[in-house]
Amino acid sequence: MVEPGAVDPSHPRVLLAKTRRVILKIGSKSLTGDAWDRLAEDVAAYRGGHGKRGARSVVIVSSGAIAHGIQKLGLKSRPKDIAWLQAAAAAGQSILMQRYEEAFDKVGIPVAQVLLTHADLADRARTNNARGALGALLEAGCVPIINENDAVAVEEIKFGDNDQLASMVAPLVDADLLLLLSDVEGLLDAGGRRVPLVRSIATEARPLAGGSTSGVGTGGMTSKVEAARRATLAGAHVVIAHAREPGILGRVVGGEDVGTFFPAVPQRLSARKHWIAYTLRPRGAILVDRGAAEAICARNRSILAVGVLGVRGTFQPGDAVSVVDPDGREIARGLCRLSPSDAARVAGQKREEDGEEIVVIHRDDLVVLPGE
Ligand SMILES: Nc1ncnc2c1ncn2[C@@H]1O[C@H](COP(=O)(O)OP(=O)(O)O)[C@@H](O)[C@H]1O
Ligand SMILES: N[C@@H](CCC(=O)OP(=O)(O)O)C(=O)O
Repeated sequence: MVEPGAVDPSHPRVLLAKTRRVILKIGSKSLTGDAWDRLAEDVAAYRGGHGKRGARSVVIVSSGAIAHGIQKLGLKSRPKDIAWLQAAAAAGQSILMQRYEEAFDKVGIPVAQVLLTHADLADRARTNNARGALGALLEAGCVPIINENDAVAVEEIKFGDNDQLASMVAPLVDADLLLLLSDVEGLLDAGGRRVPLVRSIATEARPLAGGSTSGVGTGGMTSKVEAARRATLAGAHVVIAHAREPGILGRVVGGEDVGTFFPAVPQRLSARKHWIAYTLRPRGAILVDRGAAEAICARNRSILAVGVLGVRGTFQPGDAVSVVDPDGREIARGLCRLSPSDAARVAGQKREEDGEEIVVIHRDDLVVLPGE
């Protein structure tokens, strides 16, 4: 029998005590009043004496630029026009940073602003630059404050929302915990009760999650659950919790039963494979026969032209594509070596004229998607 409020040593939440690198994502609706001070105190308590060159570090992914910009520019409601949304984001971002500067200054922790677009993370060289910069900031004892660079991001290069951005940053900084702070105490079931633990995202979380209702937040619970799926595959535990819970970070890593806990998968994807499957957007599709589908899923093989039935979309050699089985299910994603016309030309062909097998997607560039 475990005392109320005590940590059950057999519960998977004990895993959280080992976390060393945390991403704290905070939503627009929660960044009001003394939210910044409470975040700064939580981060300072978590890092303790371990901040500078130490064992524990924190990255913040912060929303709220547009909401603050709307107020600052005296707009009556959230603009529909993209240029006005960008203007609001630019005006609000500097307010956000001012609040972070003031709050973290009080606890003696330096902060640094990092603004990213999806196009930055879709390019391997730029991703590596971002990784280097974030690594240097953490080594210097800083807390990087990341937001989407909304002032230049148009629909095609948007992350979706900051829950997704946070899940793409997780493998970049090798985070072992993503804490999604919102205005709800976690994932709620149909009766409004908090779900404490999710082992299967497909069966236990997705059916419960809905969109955002307020007009201030962006993706709702659907987006947080999708972010949890991506981050857990990168080896990070995920907790969704209420931003107003006092001392939330310390309580989560202390194993307390707060929020909704999604344990990391035991076999994480490498950062590069995670990037191929969950940061890049598929530009087209390679349709494969049953033999090729089985070879990829069960035997970790490359996709050879002999198993290709057809090609869809317009893409360049090296772009990400979906791999689709004869039932129309997306079973994998990978980097296609050929252009669509070359892939279509060699489809079904056993070998090149010189006798070589024709690799369409090499297994090093191929990620089988979990069957959910
Ligand atoms: N099953 C659910 N459990 C909890 N919240 C849910 C659920 N389905 C939809 N939501 C909505 O998701 C919202 C949180 O997401 P969002 O509005 O995007 O917030 P944030 O700005 O914090 O990212 C909640 O306020 C709630 O209205
Ligand atoms: N980048 C936007 C936030 C986008 C977003 O995802 O918002 P939210 O759903 O409140 O986390 C901003 O700073 O206003």
